[in-house]
Amino acid sequence: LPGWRKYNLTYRIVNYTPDMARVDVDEAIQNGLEVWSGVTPLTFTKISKGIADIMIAFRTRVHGRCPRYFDGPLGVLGHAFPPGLGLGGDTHFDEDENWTKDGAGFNLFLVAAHEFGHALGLSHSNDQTALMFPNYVSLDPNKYPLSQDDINGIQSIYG
Ligand SMILES: CC(C)C[C@H](C(=O)NO)C(=O)N[C@@H](CC(N)=O)C(=O)NCc1cccc(N)c1
Ligand SMILES: [Ca+2]
Ligand SMILES: [Zn+2]
Repeated sequence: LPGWRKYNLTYRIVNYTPDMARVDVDEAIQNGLEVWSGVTPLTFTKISKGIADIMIAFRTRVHGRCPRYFDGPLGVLGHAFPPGLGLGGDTHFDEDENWTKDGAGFNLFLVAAHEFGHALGLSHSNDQTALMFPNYVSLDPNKYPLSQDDINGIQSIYG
């Protein structure tokens, strides 16, 4: 099954990037999740210790027991694992990027919203307007990021 078998999910921000104020990271992550909860029955609850469904961390290169590695500045910006136990749902951001709350560097909210699409079961889309399109096109972070393709995709899993 491609999605989570429960609608009430927990998340934990395990560490914070020094690029941004903590409150701005919290806000970017919360908004990135709310993009998806706004079009599904999913809810997201933040916990500050223990194991959450979606463990969020900023990492570089080879990190922990993660089977995927980061590549330094640019290139890969993040990765997230599809729904499941353990690593499932976990979302990592490449700390070698310049994370921002505005248009400079890479906008954390936009990348997070994309990665959470994967954490909820979506794969990449070939629709150039889709948030799940493979490449980060510098979308306006104030513009609603979901395309109809994204909404159709997520609602086919959690409709
Ligand atoms: C093969 C994957 C591990 C690539 C990785 C990705 O898709 N993560 O979800 C990634 O960071 N892709 C870059 C593009 C690339 N350099 O391959 C990206 O910008 N993904 C995040 C993103 C953010 C916002 C919008 C979109 N469309 C994509
Ligand atoms: Ca990188
Ligand atoms: Zn992706």
